[in-house]
Amino acid sequence: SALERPAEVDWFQYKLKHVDVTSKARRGEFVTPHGVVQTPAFMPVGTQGTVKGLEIGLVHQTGAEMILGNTYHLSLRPGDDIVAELGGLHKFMGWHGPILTDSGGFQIFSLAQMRKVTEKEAIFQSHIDGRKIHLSPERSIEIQENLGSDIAMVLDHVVELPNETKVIREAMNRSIRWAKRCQDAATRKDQAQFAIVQGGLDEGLRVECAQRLTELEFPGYAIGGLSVGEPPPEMYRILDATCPALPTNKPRYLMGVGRPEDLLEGIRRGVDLFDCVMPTRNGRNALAFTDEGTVRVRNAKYQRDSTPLDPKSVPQVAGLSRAYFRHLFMAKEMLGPILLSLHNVAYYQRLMREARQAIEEDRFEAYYEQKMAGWSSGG
Ligand SMILES: Nc1nc2c(CCNCC3CCCC3)c3[nH]c(NCCc4ccccc4)nc3cc2c(=O)[nH]1
Repeated sequence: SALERPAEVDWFQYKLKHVDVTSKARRGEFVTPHGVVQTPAFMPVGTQGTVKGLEIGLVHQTGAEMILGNTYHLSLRPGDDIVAELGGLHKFMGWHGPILTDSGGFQIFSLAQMRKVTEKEAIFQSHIDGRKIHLSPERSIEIQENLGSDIAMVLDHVVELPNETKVIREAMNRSIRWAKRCQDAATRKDQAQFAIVQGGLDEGLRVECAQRLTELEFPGYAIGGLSVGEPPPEMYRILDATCPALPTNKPRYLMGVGRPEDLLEGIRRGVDLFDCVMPTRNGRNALAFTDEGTVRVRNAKYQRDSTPLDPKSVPQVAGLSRAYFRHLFMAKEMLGPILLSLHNVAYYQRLMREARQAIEEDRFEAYYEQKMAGWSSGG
C-alpha cells in the first residue's frame, strides 16, 4: 500500500545534474511516485481539476510533466472527501503524472473574504457560497492527502506587501511554526511536503527563514510571498538573497511566477520550478506568447494577416493564420481560448526545454540574452 514505500526507490530525491558555468542556472531531476520531473520545469495550473480549456491529453502533448491542483478550490467543490472516495485527484482528472497541490495559504489571502488568522488556523468565507471555512495546517495536509498529490505545500501565512517589518516577521514566524505542524500531521509515505520561504522583501528575514526551514529538513523548498505586485527587480533581489541560503541538493520552487522573462530571470538565479496561471489566463484573453513578444490576436491589424501565429507551435496551431485567431475571438468561438491556451502552455514548455538544453551546454546566459532581445524586438 501507499504506506510502505519500496525501499529501493528514492522518492523525492532531487538529483543536481549540472550547473551552467555562465550563470547559477541548474539542470536537475527529481523522482515522484508518479514519475520523474526534469528541471527547470514549468507546471501548468489546474486549479479545479482541469488545466482550463485543455483536455488532459493536450496537456501531455505540450510536454508538461507535473501539474498543479488546489486545496482551497477542490476542498470546497467537489470536496476532498469525494475526490478521495473516487480514488484521488490523479484518477479523478485522468492525469497519471506528478501533481503538486498548493496548501490554500495564498488563496485565503487573494480570493476569500478574509475573516481572520489565529495561531491555530485561518478562518474565512468561501468565495463560492460564503460558508465559514477553517483551514489549519493539519486540515490543509488532510485535504492534500485526500487528494493524493505527490507534493503537498505546507500551509503558510501570506501577508500583503508593502507591510511593516514587524507584521512580515510575525507572519514568517507563524509560517515556520505551521510548517512544523504540517510535517507532524503527515500520514502518507507517498507524499512529500515542500516548505515555503516567506519574509517579504527583507533579505535578512528571507535568509533567516530559509535557514530555519532548512533545519526542518524538507524534501523541497518554495519561495513564496513574491509576484504579489512588487516590481520585478525587487523579486530578483530577493531571489539573489534566498537561493544561496537554500540547500543545493533540494528543488527550489518559485510560486506564482510568471512571465517568460521572469522564468529565465529565475532560472539564472538557481530556481528549478515555476507555476503560473498566465499562459492559460492570457490564452483565454486572446494574448499569445511568441519569441517576438506577446501578440494580441484581436488587434485589427491581423484582420487580413495570413502569417501563422507561431510556426514552431504545436501542429494544431502552427498552420493557422493570425487572421483566423482574430476571427475566432471576434466570433466568441470557444476554439479561440482553447487553441491559444494550448499554444501558450506549449510555448512555456518549449522555453523550459530550450533552457534545459542551454544549461547542459553551458550557454544559458547567451540563451537568456537571445530570448530577451527577441521579446523586446516587438516583432
Ligand atoms: N502557498 C502559497 N502560494 C502562493 C502562490 C500560489 C501559487 N499558485 C498556486 C496555484 C494552485 C491553483 C491556483 C494557483 C502565489 N502566486 C503568486 N503570484 C501569482 C501572481 C499572478 C496572479 C495572476 C496572474 C498571474 C500571476 N504569488 C504567490 C505566493 C504564494 C505563497 O507565498 N504561498
